[in-house]
Amino acid sequence: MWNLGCVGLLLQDTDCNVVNSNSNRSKGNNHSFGRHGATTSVKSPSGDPLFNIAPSPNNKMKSPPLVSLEEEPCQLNGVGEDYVEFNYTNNRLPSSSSQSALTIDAVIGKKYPVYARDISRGEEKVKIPLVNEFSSNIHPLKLPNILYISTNMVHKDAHIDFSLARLSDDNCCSSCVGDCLSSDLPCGCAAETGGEFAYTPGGVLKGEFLEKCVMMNKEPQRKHYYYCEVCPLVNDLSQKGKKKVKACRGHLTRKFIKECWSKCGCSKRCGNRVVQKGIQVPLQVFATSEGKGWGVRSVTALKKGTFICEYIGEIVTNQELYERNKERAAKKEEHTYPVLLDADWGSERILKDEEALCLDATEFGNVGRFINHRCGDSNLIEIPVEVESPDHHYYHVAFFTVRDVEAMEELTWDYGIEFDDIYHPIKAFKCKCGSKYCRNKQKIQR
Ligand SMILES: C[S@@+](CC[C@H](N)C(=O)[O-])C[C@H]1O[C@@H](n2cnc3c(N)ncnc32)[C@H](O)[C@@H]1O
Repeated sequence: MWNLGCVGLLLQDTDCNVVNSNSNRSKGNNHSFGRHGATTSVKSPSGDPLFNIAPSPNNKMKSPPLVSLEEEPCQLNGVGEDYVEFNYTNNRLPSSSSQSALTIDAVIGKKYPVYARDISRGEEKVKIPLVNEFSSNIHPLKLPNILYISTNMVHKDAHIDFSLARLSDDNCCSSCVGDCLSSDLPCGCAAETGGEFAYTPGGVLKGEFLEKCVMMNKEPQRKHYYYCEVCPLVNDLSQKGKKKVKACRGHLTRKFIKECWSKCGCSKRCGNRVVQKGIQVPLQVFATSEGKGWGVRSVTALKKGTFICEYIGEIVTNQELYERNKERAAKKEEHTYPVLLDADWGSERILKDEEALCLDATEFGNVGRFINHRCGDSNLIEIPVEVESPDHHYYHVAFFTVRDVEAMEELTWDYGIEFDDIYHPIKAFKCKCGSKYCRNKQKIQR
């Protein structure tokens, strides 16, 4: 798998092999994008997982329909043009075989095909439409078949050691009141970001903090890497004991944001709570014109440092992901959606390889799973955010803009893939990012 940075997004490829970019844990047959991510299993004080996805008897989960006919028609915020809605049959999105009916050719003028009014089914505060401006003959696209979730959910075997009791006074600001950002001295929650809050009162990331995060991604120094003894990203763990152990190539340790939370005394409206408030910008999932599949854009212009969304998925163990990948490889699935949650690195304790966690958004996920890759100059960065847990075993993978973004511009992040990495057991996808920094330039045949 390719590992996406400190907060990792793992996308499996069709061969189901693990591709390690510049840092990561991977197992056998996964593809992960990005550098590193961390996941936690969220547990109630009794120790039971708070969010648990019960597997069906054959351990495979069925995805319910994306849209419900009871919903009000959604507005395409800000587009201001006519649009066409298509009839759904049996309360489901039309299958890809009937997709030919859903083409821009079928409508007159500037009408706008809307495949789904709100793919989040009301899970998000904003509606997220799914649109396709292109003829399906030119850009045939399978309709996504996922259950939209807005919170990470724990698969049965994933263990997240998370409880209120683990939050000591040092890990929250119980004596604060109101808005921590307006107090004279930053509270303890700012310690993670060097004693200064990461956010401005306007709710965006401070420029200096953002620049540091970008620089760490672009030009990581040696001191930013952690090297593990038996690296699951370069070793097939199922072969442990049988094969020679390959050396870890290093895992990028990242800057974290620590947000105030329920055990803090401040208000729910405190300015140090941004990611936990959820998506605020009017996002659309749209058909890309370059053949990258679906992508994500905002209908309005965005300021630098704006929170976009989290990468949400099922929290699964590395072992579970390995098993799933084997099945997906057999089915030759085109796009895959796992992100490595690098629970190990920088954590309080050393985890067993089997306990390492990933976010798999293949069947359960949010809009973050539709964000495409761009080499070098993407307009988003993924930053790990601590909310409920004091260690870095579990954290949220949050996307922020690294510059001002125009309305309807595609939102992208750099998965951290090294396309020419001959040591990777799998071939990555052919990159169509169009960036002048594209690391896959030589290999593209358009
Ligand atoms: C996390 S998904 C992104 C959403 C995906 N486009 C879809 O339609 O669901 C990652 C997959 O999107 C495609 N993709 C993402 N970025 C790409 C790029 N720059 N060039 C070509 N394909 C890309 C690849 O198939 C990759 O496996």
